[in-house]
Amino acid sequence: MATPVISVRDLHKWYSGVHALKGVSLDFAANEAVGLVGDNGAGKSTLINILSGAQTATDGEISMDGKPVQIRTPRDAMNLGIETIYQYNSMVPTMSIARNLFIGREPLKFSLFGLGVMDRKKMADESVRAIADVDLHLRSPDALVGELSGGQRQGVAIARAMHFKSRVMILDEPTNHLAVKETGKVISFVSGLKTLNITGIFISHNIHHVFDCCDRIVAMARGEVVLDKRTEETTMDEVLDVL
Ligand SMILES: Nc1ncnc2c1ncn2[C@@H]1O[C@H](COP(=O)(O)OP(=O)(O)OP(=O)(O)O)[C@@H](O)[C@H]1O
Repeated sequence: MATPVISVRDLHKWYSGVHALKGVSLDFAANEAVGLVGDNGAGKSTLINILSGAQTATDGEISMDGKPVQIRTPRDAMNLGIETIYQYNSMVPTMSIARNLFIGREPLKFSLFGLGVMDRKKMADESVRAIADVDLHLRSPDALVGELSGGQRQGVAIARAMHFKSRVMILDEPTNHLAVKETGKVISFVSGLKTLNITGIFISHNIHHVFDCCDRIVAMARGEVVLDKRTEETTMDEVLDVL
């Protein structure tokens, strides 16, 4: 395989007495969507929390494009182009769609001595475009995120990742609590990521959703990778057997 976009080597995580990751090594290519499955407590969230900077590993290495990187904070992950979309995603319900799209990366009209004035017009214009690009039809960039449905919020988060040209998109249980139609949208977003050269890491308890949109399935159990196969080379039964 070409140099992976992101690799982890021999990753360990201890939470006091719990050995949650026991030497996980994985490579993720630019144009693949990888489904990460496993029972409760298998270590999936721990792995993606480490990749998204929410937690740090006790031991092991992470590299991007073959070069070692340090991910100590969510900001480090963002700067490396790793965007994480959580089940209850990382948006502020009382802020507008436009503000949420630019959270932490607000364009400034000017700045003096480290203090800046946000360019609201630029945010509004760019957010209309970003949202149209993901085929989401929302009334206005000024609408509050709190007024959107679960699927529309996922759409805004995905628009944000696309707009800032994220290289890796981690989706943690994005289809939980979504209606059938919205779930279908998320699944087609995930299958479409490869055409944009975005690596997708899709975590779900719903094995059907994972098989519907992922090119590769990685199963974890008790802190270890127990199966790693192309989707066409495995079956749901085989995956369920190893969990
Ligand atoms: N903050 C924490 N403190 C202590 N132990 C933790 C913490 N977070 C996770 N663990 C433990 O680490 C192990 C792996 O948990 P993790 O949340 O990564 O699993 P998971 O595969 O994401 O499970 P789920 O599907 O239920 O979210 C479990 O034994 C869990 O109890």
